[in-house]
Amino acid sequence: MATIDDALAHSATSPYSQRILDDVVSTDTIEEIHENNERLYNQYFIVEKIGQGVFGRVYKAHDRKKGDAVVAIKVCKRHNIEEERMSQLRRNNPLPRSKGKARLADNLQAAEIRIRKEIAIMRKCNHSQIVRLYEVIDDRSQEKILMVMELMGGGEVKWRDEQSHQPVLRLEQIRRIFRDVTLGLEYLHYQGIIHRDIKPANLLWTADHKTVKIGDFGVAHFSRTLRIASLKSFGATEAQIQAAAEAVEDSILQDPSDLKRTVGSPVFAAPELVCDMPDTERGPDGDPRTPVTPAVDVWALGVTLYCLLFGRTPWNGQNQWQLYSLLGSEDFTVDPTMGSDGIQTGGRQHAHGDRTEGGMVVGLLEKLLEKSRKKRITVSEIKRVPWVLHGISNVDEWLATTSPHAPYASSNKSSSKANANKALPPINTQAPPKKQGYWATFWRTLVRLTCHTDVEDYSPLHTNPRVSEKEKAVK
Ligand SMILES: Nc1ncnc2c1ncn2[C@@H]1O[C@H](COP(=O)(O)OP(=O)(O)OP(=O)(O)O)[C@@H](O)[C@H]1O
Repeated sequence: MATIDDALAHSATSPYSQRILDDVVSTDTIEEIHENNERLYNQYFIVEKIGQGVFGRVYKAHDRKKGDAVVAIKVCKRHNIEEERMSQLRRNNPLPRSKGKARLADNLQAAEIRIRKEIAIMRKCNHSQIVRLYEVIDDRSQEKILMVMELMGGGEVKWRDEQSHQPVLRLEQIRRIFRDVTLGLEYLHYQGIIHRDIKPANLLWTADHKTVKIGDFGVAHFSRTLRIASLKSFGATEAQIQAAAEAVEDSILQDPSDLKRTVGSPVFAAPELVCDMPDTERGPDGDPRTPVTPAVDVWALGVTLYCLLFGRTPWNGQNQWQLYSLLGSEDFTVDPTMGSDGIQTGGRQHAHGDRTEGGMVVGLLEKLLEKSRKKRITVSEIKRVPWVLHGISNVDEWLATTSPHAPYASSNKSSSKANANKALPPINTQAPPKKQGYWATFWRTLVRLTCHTDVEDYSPLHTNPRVSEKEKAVK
């Protein structure tokens, strides 16, 4: 049996860690070593289990090649019997799809399709409010696929006290979380990605509890149509739009089979997904079976805000069907106070343009929890809502620097096909990072050359590059 030292010696010469994020369908090796109750996956030394989802376990680990930097590793299994059974059932009622699409997906089992899609979507993302994927270890001969990610040391956003069921966050904290998630969602929608599972449990704190990032892309959907529409709405040039349209090469991203399922948590599901709605509220192309648009994320963001404010969900039923029935027919109510600091809401009725804290929050909830998806506010509009902007000293500067299109707008290289689909680098408004040592620089350069992708330093001290110094003062 190989020892941990053997594995480290092997990993020093193996190319797997240099081939980061470049090719999801990989033949890389994964070596799993168990010794003295210690476990090592390649160069990653497992410290402890930090999360358990339906689809995988998440561990905290040390990266022995990078000075024991901490990472999170999600370990997923290629096969999931329950998922495969459901997939078999769905195959009896397939959605029509364009010729030549989803060939790769046809040859894979349901669980593996989902994992590959999650990876492909995370690979497209490079933003300070999105959990960053660093490396994928995918050994075809083994059952496990590993996703090495940025460690979110602060864990999930907790929204209520389990005993008293009261909110646990102050209104100012809620505003900052909401703002972070809005920026992350704006970026996702700009990239053509609909998350489909926005809820407090998928919002993760950095260790210093200053920033929240969106995680868990297990049911996210990529839409080329949305990507092009978003580029247009941000005033992209024809060349940029054309390049983006041609650049989606990953067939797993174009597989529409995930739209057949209603996914996500019922409490956070938008009415157009689960209620009997008029046809005009259905899918974007008149397809009643695919009402999956960015508006579903906005609704879930509204339910999330409500949970953080009041420590309860807006609609509650004895079962799922009762919940959906209430969702379709009843309006939401608000409690007399919000947040753990008990700020007055002033009730549901407010005069138009009421600038009290209660008036602004209730007004925002109304825009987010609008039952008609066509009338619902968009994430780019949310960024301009006074309650969200409160405390930002230079609003114009903040809007400009946080725009997901900003790097394109200011770059004349952006018309190239390669750039069009590449995850956009964050805008760095901070002082340049401290000079790296020789080996750190060597590895980073090697990774860049091998992967043709920007790899960020994942030191735990790495802070949010999009947040301006002025906004940091607010925080
Ligand atoms: N990068 C990370 N850093 C720290 N903790 C994480 C990270 N990613 C996930 N976790 C923790 O692990 C848990 C499970 O992860 P995740 O939600 O990605 O798995 P899943 O199987 O897709 O879950 P779900 O059952 O919600 O679909 C999360 O709720 C979170 O607490």
